[in-house]
Amino acid sequence: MKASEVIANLQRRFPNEPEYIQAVSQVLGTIEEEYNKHPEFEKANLIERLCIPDRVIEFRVSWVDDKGNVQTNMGYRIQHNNVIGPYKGGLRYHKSVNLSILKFLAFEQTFKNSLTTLPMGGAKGGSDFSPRGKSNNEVMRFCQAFMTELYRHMGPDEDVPAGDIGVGGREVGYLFGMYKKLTHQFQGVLTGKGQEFGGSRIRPEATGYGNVYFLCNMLATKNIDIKGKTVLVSGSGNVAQYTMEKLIELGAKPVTCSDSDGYIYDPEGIDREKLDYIMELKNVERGRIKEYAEKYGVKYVEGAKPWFEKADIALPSATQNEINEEAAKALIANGVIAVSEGANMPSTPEAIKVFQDAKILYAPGKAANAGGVAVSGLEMSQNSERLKWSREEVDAKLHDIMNDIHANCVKYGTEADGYVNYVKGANVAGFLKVAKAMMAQGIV
Ligand SMILES: NC(=O)C1=CN([C@@H]2O[C@H](COP(=O)(O)OP(=O)(O)OC[C@H]3O[C@@H](n4cnc5c(N)ncnc54)[C@H](OP(=O)(O)O)[C@@H]3O)[C@@H](O)[C@H]2O)C=CC1
Ligand SMILES: O=C(O)CCC(=O)C(=O)O
Repeated sequence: MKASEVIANLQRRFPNEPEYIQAVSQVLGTIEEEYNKHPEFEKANLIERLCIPDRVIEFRVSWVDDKGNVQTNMGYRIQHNNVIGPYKGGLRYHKSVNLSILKFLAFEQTFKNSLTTLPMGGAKGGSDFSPRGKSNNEVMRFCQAFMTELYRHMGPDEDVPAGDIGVGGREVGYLFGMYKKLTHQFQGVLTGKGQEFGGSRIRPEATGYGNVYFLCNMLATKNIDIKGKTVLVSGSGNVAQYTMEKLIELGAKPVTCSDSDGYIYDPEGIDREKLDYIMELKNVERGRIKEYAEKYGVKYVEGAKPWFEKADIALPSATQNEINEEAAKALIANGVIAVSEGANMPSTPEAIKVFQDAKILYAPGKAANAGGVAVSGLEMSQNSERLKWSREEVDAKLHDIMNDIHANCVKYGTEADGYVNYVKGANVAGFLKVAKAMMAQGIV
């Protein structure tokens, strides 16, 4: 396999899908050497079958808003690969959603889910519907309309969606209610469900907690303690909130968080009380992060990202391509020692190069944020055995999984000079398991 040829070919076939091509390029560039050690992969044209999704489902979603107007959005589900388990991955509701973004996310999910050690294939879906500014009833009607098509493609052994940007506990609840109404089945077909109806303990916390556990593993390789470190966090949604919660618990100091309008900088640190305020503001009142700056009298920067502030660590937890080359250079110039990605693909290829050239600790999302889907996998297990595990039990398993992922990254990513290339480690480890399963299952 020549990575550049495969990428050029995909670019020709899918010319309007830059994020998908970006994600594929990142992976192929790092697995090429390992792939070429296996001539049987090439003979089976494994790479093309791995890059192109098994199935792309696209549909119209029509719903009625509070004024009685009929609205139309697009709905999608990308079932990327199910060789190691049922399709699994979140749903994103955001105005920017398109095929390219969902295809990149589904591709990444396949490798991420492989890394978790659990039996889950990769998928992603969503809609260009934006919950922002919508009433609860509008969100409910949209979720119900979305499910009237999606339910045909789901099942506990077929495809198990969950949340992502714009889809949290509220949306998963409405989606689950409609699935049950349509099928008459109470099944573990969605994860991130409410605690009262099959949700796993720690699932809401898992992505943020898991990222901090992964970060601690990286810091431990350099004998660095997280306690007392200042941290730049972006986003203020699910991942950012529980990232900050774990940072505070471990004695670190988050000093920023953001939303799509701007960021706040609190030099005293976001403490437990202030985080409770953010959770109420974002999860209940659905307000803007600017209100934090007004309440606590700190700096708010409109239309900007937090990467130019000084800190020890950066945990991007909002969206793709939120750290570009210029921001990465600023982070390095300001002395950042570690970047661990809570979001999916938040760093551009140029930014990643800056981090790796500077030899800082840098973890890609597919390794660092895998805790969320890992606990989703544990939710599936609990649903299958009709049991509910304790908080301590789930957290211990999450810890073990993040340790395993870290160990695999070190195993496959350590370079001759001892630097751990976590991108290569994650990609090779994730790839090998999927590739072996594909080979065993024949050309299908
Ligand atoms: N939820 C999970 O379990 C997992 C999530 N992830 C990834 O983590 C990231 C955050 O997801 P999650 O916290 O669940 O989502 P939420 O919807 O809960 O929060 C997203 C946050 O990011 C901000 N944001 C979204 N889009 C943009 C944008 N284009 N520019 C700037 N800010 C933006 C939002 O601001 P605003 O409110 O203004 O839109 C919000 O603060 C995503 O990349 C997601 O794919 C990865 C693994 C698992
Ligand atoms: O929990 C899940 O199934 C999906 C989580 C997710 O979307 C992700 O890991 O990006």
